[in-house]
Amino acid sequence: MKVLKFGGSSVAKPERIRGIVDILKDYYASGDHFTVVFSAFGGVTDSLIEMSSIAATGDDRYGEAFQAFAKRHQDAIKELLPAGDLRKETADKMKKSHEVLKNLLYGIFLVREASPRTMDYVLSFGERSSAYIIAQTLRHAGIPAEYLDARKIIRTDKNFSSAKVDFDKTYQVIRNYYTEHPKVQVVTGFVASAKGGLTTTLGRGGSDYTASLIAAGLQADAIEIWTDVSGVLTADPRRVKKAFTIPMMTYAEAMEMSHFGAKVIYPPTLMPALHKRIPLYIKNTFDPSFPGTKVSEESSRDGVAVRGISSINNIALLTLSGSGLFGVPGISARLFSGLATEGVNIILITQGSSEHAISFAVKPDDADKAKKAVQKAFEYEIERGVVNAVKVERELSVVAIIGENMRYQPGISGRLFQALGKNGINAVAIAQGSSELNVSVVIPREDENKALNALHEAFFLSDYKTLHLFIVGVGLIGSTLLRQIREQNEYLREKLGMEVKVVGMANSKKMIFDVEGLELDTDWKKRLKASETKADLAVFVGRMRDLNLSNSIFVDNTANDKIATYYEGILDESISISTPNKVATSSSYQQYQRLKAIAAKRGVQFHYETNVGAGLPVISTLRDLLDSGDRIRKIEGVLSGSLSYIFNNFDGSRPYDEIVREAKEKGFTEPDPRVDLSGKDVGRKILILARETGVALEAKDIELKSFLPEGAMEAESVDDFFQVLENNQDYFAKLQADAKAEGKVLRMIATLEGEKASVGMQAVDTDSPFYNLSGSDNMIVFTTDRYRERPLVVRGPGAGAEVTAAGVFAEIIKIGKFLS
Ligand SMILES: NC(=O)C1=CN([C@@H]2O[C@H](COP(=O)(O)OP(=O)(O)OC[C@H]3O[C@@H](n4cnc5c(N)ncnc54)[C@H](O)[C@@H]3O)[C@@H](O)[C@H]2O)C=CC1
Ligand SMILES: N[C@@H](CC=O)C(=O)O
Ligand code: NA
Repeated sequence: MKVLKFGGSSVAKPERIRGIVDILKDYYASGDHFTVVFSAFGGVTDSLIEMSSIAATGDDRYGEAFQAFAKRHQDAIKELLPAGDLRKETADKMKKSHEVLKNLLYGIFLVREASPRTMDYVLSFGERSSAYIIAQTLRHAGIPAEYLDARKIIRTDKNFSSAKVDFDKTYQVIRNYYTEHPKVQVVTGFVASAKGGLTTTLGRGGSDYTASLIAAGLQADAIEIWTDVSGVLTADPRRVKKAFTIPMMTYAEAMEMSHFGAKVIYPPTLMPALHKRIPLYIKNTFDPSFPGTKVSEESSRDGVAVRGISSINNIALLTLSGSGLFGVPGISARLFSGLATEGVNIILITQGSSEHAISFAVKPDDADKAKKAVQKAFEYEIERGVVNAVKVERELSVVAIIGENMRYQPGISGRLFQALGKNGINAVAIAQGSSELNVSVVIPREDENKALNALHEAFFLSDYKTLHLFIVGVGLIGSTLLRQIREQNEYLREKLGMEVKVVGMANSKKMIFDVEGLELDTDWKKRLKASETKADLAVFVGRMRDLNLSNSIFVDNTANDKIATYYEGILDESISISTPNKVATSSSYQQYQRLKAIAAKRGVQFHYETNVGAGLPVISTLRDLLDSGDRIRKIEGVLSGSLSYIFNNFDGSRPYDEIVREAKEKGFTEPDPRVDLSGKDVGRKILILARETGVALEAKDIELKSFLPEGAMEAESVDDFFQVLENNQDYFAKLQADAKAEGKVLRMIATLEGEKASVGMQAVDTDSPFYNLSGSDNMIVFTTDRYRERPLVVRGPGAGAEVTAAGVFAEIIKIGKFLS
């Protein structure tokens, strides 16, 4: 025997009922014994409440609501049953029944009062109408169905509106009734009866409970709760897009999930099922073949630690503290009886073993009442200053991980707090029941969605991690990065369990956002151009903060010097940064230090490897040397890809300015090539290397010898600058020819030795490690205590879109792994 139950949304419309008839026809054909419980048609219970309350105010417009109610049921009959005897019989019976309701409402209208007892009677018309009409429809479909008013079988006390069931009596009556009635019983959910035949109800959602009671009475093989969702999900799908159906869970876990607001199962339903060990399935009426969720004992040892994640939105946290609490027995008794007297429900309690403070969470509406109650209970101590005034914190939420097997697995709370911490979410209070069915954390309410998503990614292996990127600067490097991300996304998802979504992008003119991730196809440039939103860095950063998405990463691909001023705030919001832009790291030493300090304090990552040698591992190599205890004696390097290219290609056969233009076109120069040619870019790089080494230099401390002809740096624009280069062909030709005459080549070399850093052009011969460079090669030579005889060398292309973007991309992945 199986007990099925269909909820209000499953029977909200006649075409849906037809779908249910098909499901039940299959059951019947399979020979399974079954009985089926129905809720009122979707929305009907609310309409009954509404018409009674209108009537209770003495307003005769309750009649309109009643007419709509009666018509809705008559219309359903017409739709479900063809003209003929059965339809007539059904319509007449309904009409008669609804006459009683009409009279009842008139009574309420006259006495202007709808007591809980009257209301239970009124509400019973919802289920009594739906179950009767459906029973008739099933009969018409060839199923030997019989309508059963549950008032005949479920016995309760007279606690109207949420009556307590007399289990023994009920189970006995059910057994007898079903023995005497072998047909398919079509039962009204929610309603029951008390002594004297009074109508009672089992509480909102009580139809699930009806099914469970019948199943327990009959010792059924299974209960199937048919609803409009695909079982119990790992999290609320409106908040966590990646939530999925939990295939199986224990009764206790189902109970926890529903306590935290997973409205799939009405909690009391689980008790009869649990006592009689009857498995309970949650199935989707709109997707009947989907297995849904099975609730039984079976899953208790399947090793799944965290079954689901849930939250309670909006709570207030009250804290009672003070020396007067320490070691005094009876404190909590006083506290909680004070709250109980005021009827305050406590959601969560936590007390550290220092006994200095007790915190508890209540609904925000109860906060003031609770505060008053507690202050009254501790009036004496507060007056004497041994207990402090109660502290109230608002705008908080509780997030919880739920699972019965958590207690067998170490490291669960570690993972929980890592996921929260790395996303910059502050745990205001923590509570874990000793049953370890849930670990609850109180967090700021604004972080609730972020927390749920971060926790979901942390605990569900089948889940991939989504990185949310905010990219400013989509020029050469930025657009190359976007292409690389698009091409690599599938690999990342499959191999690294990571998905990269670009949520925001901006250039100097426009910006666009999409929380679901912007399309990175070949048309993104057009869409950015067409955007109505003007670029505004403050707005961009503000938007990133307000979206408050898990795993947010900020990427600055500009050469802009204002963006750097936003870095501090971004890091302070616990958002990691990757950037090829050297402005921040080469500005004042104080700012450089501050950025590193904030990143460390917030536990987030600040990456800028591409600042030196583009994608080459220069900064990371230096850090590895230092971290492992080596000492840097000297760093020498060719640090400019563009200058390298220029010197390697200028042999006097072509004009100098043409080669510079070529370097720019190939993407080696800075957006403004004067920054490269002047040596400023190299100066920034050696400055950064010095700082990484621990030498607190400022830009002005770098000795920089320009090799440009006079007037070049005074040029007002890039075009003028090129003009100066063009006008000085002889100058450059001579530089090159002089070097060549000595068997040398020209190199722009940066040096750091001790606290001294310099940049200048040198003519080097074959003895120099820099002699043989080609293309846009950079070469960094580290002479250290350990690499003294033969220095450590990093060499390779040190500029260009592909290698630079790849360097930034690698940092994004690194941040992604850190966030795991
Ligand atoms: N080209 C290379 O080989 C390397 C470049 N870099 C660095 O990469 C960065 C980017 O270089 P490119 O892509 O070549 O420059 P680019 O000029 O092609 O692109 C810069 C982008 O930043 C945007 N932008 C500028 N100011 C902005 C603002 N205030 N708000 C929003 N967007 C703004 C521009 O609209 C453009 O989309 C520079 O900092 C450069 O130093 C670092 C290593 C190597
Ligand atoms: N313009 C730079 C690019 C890398 O930072 C260079 O020429 O090296
Ligand atoms: Na690098």
